[in-house]
Amino acid sequence: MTAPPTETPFPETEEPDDQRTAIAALGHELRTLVDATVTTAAPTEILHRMADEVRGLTGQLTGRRRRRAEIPAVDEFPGGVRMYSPVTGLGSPLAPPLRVAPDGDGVVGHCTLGIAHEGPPGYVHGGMSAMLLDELMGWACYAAKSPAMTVSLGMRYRRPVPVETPLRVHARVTGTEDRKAFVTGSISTEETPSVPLVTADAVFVSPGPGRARALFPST
Ligand SMILES: CCCCCCCC(=O)SCCNC(=O)CCNC(=O)[C@H](O)C(C)(C)COP(=O)(O)OP(=O)(O)OC[C@H]1O[C@@H](n2cnc3c(N)ncnc32)[C@H](O)[C@@H]1OP(=O)(O)O
Repeated sequence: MTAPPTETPFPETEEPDDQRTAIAALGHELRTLVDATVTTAAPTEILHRMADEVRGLTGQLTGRRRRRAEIPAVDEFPGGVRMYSPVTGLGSPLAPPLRVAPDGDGVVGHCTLGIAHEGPPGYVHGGMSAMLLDELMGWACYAAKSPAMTVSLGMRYRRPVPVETPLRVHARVTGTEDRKAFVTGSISTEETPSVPLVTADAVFVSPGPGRARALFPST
């Protein structure tokens, strides 16, 4: 008989830092697997065998967070580590992951996108660029002490963003008005940071206390 799934992914006795290290190691291997999957020229027989083996591995990941909007024990929300963020999360197979740091009056992010994030051949999908900028503009709001959510995001795609090329993403808050923050952002290559390939303008709104409690009951 199969044992019932455990309710939490990690026993509570495990140290968060040890959990984060393990989560990041698995995330790294999964990202490598995703990259190999979308670039492979392996024969169908190997692909079928891999699908069986991956199904077996997935079955070992028992347990599931209990409810929607539950914040994982390894995370610090708001404004801290998000292990499974699709943009910055070291544990996410979807994340580049973007590494974020303060930069003058804003924030800077560094990452390299792979073939899994391709739109036009050789170039990044426009939705990925929007996701990088949206996330980093959120970090800029947090850094400016106005944690907030995107209510509008305008993108301008000036030049295609190359895949497999180190990128630099920048964002900063340009102004605030009550609960609103006005934010700009850009993506360039690390090699030519002065040439923006994509720029964005966004409005972020900080939810009022009642709305915040309703949206994020775990905080
Ligand atoms: C640290 C890393 C974080 C990464 C986060 C990445 C960013 C994200 O992806 S966030 C996810 C995407 N965004 C969302 O899901 C937000 C959905 N929107 C909402 O839930 C709500 O609009 C919410 C909670 C933000 C604000 O609701 P609420 O508190 O009721 O505010 P509300 O009264 O409607 O609006 C406040 C002000 O903003 C203004 N506003 C609302 N929408 C817009 C808009 N699209 N453009 C301009 N202004 C707007 C309103 O006019 C109002 O202004 P004023 O007070 O002058 O009339």
